[in-house]
Amino acid sequence: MAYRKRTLDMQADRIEAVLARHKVAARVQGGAVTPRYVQFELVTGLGTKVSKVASLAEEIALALGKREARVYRRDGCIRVEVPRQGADPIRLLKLCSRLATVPPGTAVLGVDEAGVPLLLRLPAPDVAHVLIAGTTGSGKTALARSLLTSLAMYNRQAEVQLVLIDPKGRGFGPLQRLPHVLGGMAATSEEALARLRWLVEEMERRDRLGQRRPLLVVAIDELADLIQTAGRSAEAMITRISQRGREAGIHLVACTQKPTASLIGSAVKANFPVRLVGAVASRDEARYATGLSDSGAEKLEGKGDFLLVAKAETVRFQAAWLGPQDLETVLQALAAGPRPGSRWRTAGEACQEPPAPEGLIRRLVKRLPGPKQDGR
Ligand SMILES: Nc1ncnc2c1ncn2[C@@H]1O[C@H](COP(=O)(O)OP(=O)(O)OP(=O)(O)O)[C@@H](O)[C@H]1O
Repeated sequence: MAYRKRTLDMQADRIEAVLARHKVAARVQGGAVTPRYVQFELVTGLGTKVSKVASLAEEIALALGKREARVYRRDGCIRVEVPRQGADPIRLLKLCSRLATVPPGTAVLGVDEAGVPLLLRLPAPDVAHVLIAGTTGSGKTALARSLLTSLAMYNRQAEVQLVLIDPKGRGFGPLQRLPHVLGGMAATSEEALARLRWLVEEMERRDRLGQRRPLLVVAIDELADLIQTAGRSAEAMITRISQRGREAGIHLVACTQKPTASLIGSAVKANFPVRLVGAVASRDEARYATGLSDSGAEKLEGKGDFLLVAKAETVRFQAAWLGPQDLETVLQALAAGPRPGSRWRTAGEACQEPPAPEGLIRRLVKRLPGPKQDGR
């Protein structure tokens, strides 16, 4: 749903009216419409406390007819953020159609708050292994599916192969038909253990031969469950892969509801430099998941609302969504054999983007007009 400037102006007026009623010297100076939220930036008078504005969050939500409003400080100004109505999912295929090139071994995650596509290059030294954490319904499995499918879309089987470990068999089942999947899905604890043993042997073999290709991306749907059911030997093997896998071209992408060291092992936990953290139940869980004391992950909305945490920095993003039909489109295209270029389109869309740079990719997009002009 497009946001009209008139609607944004009206919402800004309502926020200002609440602030004025409580004698808070502040006004809305602008803002942005992100894929899931509308954010209003406040200019405040000297000495205005964030906590004072934050205490009015519920009243602001009520005035805007929203179920909640979030107040926080960023870049030196106070922001009020409310969920957008009718925000559509960010479809993976549509997002991919906006990308001119994607470097090897790079996964498409979604879009950041400015609508900029966010990509993750697994072989980069600062990446290596990725932990996806969040409560039930946060969208972990959906994000992992998009991440893995995007790898299959942009890399040939000679470059990337996928190892799926999903003892409950629910999350990764639909991905089994990707041609990049090696040896079917490990769907029981015994199969998971056998697959991990093979991976450790393969890692040692590659070490001896100095081999790194093809990249092996090992996806585990519920890491804590696997460690609990398959036991300490599973933990020991996952720890070894997390410590030495990158040099051998082996990368872990593991989902877990509770990323506490007691459940997934402190050594395993320490070896995931990148965490993708969705909605969690409490501030404590947010701290376990992100390793940061004040990430705000407990206030995420769920359904693909995520923080990327790397090197103690966070980027909030909306995860790309891969529906069953789009997955079918990908499977058919991959089954049809080598493709002419690496560009993916949904019908009728043209790609006008310049080539994307390496690393975590940011592409400038237009920010939607703010609700109020400066000096109003
Ligand atoms: N990126 C997304 N965009 C839109 N909706 C999403 C997205 N991700 C998840 N959802 C919605 O949230 C639901 C739950 O997602 P998902 O199964 O991935 O959660 P989960 O965190 O893996 O939960 P569980 O731990 O129970 O498996 C999905 O069925 C879908 O309706």
